[in-house]
Amino acid sequence: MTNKSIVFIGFMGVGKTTIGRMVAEKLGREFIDIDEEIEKEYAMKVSDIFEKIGEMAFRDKEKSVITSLCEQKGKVLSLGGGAFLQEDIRKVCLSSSFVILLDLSFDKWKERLNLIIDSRPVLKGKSLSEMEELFYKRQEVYAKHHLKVNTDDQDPEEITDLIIHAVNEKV
Ligand SMILES: Nc1ncnc2c1ncn2[C@@H]1O[C@H](COP(=O)(O)OP(=O)(O)O)[C@@H](O)[C@H]1O
Ligand SMILES: O=C(O)C1=C[C@@H](OP(=O)(O)O)[C@@H](O)[C@H](O)C1
Ligand SMILES: [Mg+2]
Repeated sequence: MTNKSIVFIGFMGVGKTTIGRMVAEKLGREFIDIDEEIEKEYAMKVSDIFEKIGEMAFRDKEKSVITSLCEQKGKVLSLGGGAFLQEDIRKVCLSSSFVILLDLSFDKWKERLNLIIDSRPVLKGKSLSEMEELFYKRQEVYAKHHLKVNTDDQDPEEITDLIIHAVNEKV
């Protein structure tokens, strides 16, 4: 295994923060959740940043934090689900790091909606069919990655073990 950083991408709620933290722990690497970094910088929750400062400022900060962290090696980074909307972020991650897409079917995602609805401002005020549309539209920006892991019907421990096995072989 090389010292490349591992970057988790995928739609909101697929488990990037949960799995990223567990993978980092098992590999003995530092874990950084980009949303948590931004929350620390603003001393505010993501939903408050969206409401009080605006999504544009959040997206700018997302780009600068990710760009500077991608210059370092040997870490595990979990991105927010919207980060890959920015081409610059896609480029910097795909060229510097091993990018893992966590995939989940929309049917399974729906079952998890109650866990995330209050803390994801992008979902606020959307109907289920609008969320479904966003879910499928967003898959386009996740198309380029180095590994895709389907997480339907698997608990975080199983997903973590599978990823550890894969990165030991491929990274
Ligand atoms: N494999 C899984 N099975 C069941 N629940 C999960 C799984 N992975 C994550 N979760 C739960 O789903 C919610 C969203 O997970 P999170 O890691 O915050 O996702 P993301 O960072 O992709 O938005 C959390 O409540 C988490 O405990
Ligand atoms: O998809 C998005 O646009 C967002 C995803 C969130 O992160 P998670 O994917 O970790 O939920 C967070 O960055 C913010 O609420 C915006
Ligand atoms: Mg997250």
